[in-house]
Amino acid sequence: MGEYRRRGRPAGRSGPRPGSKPGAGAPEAGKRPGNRSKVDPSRLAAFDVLKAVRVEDAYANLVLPNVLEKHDLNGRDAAFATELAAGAIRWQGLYDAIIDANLDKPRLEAKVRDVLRLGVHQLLAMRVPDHAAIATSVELTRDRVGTGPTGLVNAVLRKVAAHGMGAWIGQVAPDPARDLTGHLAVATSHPRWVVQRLADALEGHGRSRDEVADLLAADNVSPKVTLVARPGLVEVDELVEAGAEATGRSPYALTWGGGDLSEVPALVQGRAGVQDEGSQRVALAVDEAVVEGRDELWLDLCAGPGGKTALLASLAARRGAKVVANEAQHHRAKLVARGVRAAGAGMAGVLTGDGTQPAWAPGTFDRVLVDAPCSGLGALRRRPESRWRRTEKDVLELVDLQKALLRNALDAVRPGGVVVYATCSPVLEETSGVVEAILAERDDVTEESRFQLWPHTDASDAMFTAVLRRS
Ligand SMILES: C[S@@+](CC[C@H](N)C(=O)[O-])C[C@H]1O[C@@H](n2cnc3c(N)ncnc32)[C@H](O)[C@@H]1O
Repeated sequence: MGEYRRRGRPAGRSGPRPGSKPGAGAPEAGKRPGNRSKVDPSRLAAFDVLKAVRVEDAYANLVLPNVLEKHDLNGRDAAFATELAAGAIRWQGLYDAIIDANLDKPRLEAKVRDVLRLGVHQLLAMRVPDHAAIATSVELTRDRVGTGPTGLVNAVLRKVAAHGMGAWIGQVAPDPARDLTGHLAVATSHPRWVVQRLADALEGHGRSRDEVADLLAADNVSPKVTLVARPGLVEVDELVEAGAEATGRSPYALTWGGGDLSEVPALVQGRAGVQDEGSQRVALAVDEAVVEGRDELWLDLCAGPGGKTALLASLAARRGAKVVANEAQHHRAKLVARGVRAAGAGMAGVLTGDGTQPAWAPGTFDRVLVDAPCSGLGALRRRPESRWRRTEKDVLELVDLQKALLRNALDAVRPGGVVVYATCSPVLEETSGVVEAILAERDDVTEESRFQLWPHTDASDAMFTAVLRRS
């Protein structure tokens, strides 16, 4: 996602922000000569992303590159469209409450709501002058919906522009003294059940529930791009010379401040990759576990799209071991095969298969990673739409699959070998709940360590990791 900076506005202010020029940071309507639409391409692109997410269940960060290309956007315009789309999707819970508070009738056509969400984001969270945000939203309505709702869009956005974000939160969110969860849900734009589950997770993993406000705030900030220097394939210094900065927390992690990654040879060649630092820590936990005796064959049970497999393969190669990558979905298995091309020395092969129906004999592997399919509630900052897609029921339905995969991983490892169970979710049922259920049903497994990372304190996704040993 773009690094376009979001700015809150003081409560009760309206009109252009101090120091902002009319249209600063914001493409003006009708900017491009020859463009038949009077709406600038950045706003059309953002609208197209919201539509794809709503109608096709698309992932915003996957459709964005194609949409930006279709509208011929790059540089500042692409950053504007990216922030506009991601912000409007991420903040839709709060924005819908504000929009609804300004409607005479509660029903609104979905396309009109999309235009309004984009307009509200420009008014309350981007440096777009009110007149530009409102006029371009009216034009966008005319272009993408028709003339009918232009008056409504104009009227709603004028009312929204009369106050800043803080004042609107004060008006539409429940009183925190009476309903703190409800207040945080609206004020930070998360479903109420997610706020509850994340607070429970903080407490269950030994933190304070009070940290949940910081955690929710961290979910609303697009993370910096993090790179991994795959050991044995590239030196960290080569990436530093290309403009990256070592994080200092993990030996292979660097942040990327901007610039075209496709011009960094190590990335193009797969010697380095884009990977959250928490994901790197999971792969390192597999490598760092002490294994006595044979250490030749590792299994990555749920490998697609393959970020951890590539790091595991480069780590395994240094020990003279090889990794088998398994993935249930064929198209994701193909992504794994493509992603590990530079780390071939550490790869034994890529399989497409259900990890609960193993294609290998028991005790085949020395180390196994189960990076289980999960709710992804630890990676909300990366996927603006995912908080609105998941339901509490989906989360609980995954738990049976997670347990089945962990059981099979424990059967696949030899006695004395290790299994690392990981999720990009801190939700208790998916993390400690799964591990403790399996420990309770087997007497041949001991837990050696576990850690839970958090976006607000570790600058990583909320990855959970438990290291188990088969005795
Ligand atoms: C959290 S993702 C893994 C991410 C991956 N380790 C990486 O770092 O790129 C979980 C993966 O498990 C796969 N999966 C789901 N059910 C599975 C099953 N029964 N057996 C094997 N893989 C499964 C999903 O398709 C998904 O690709």
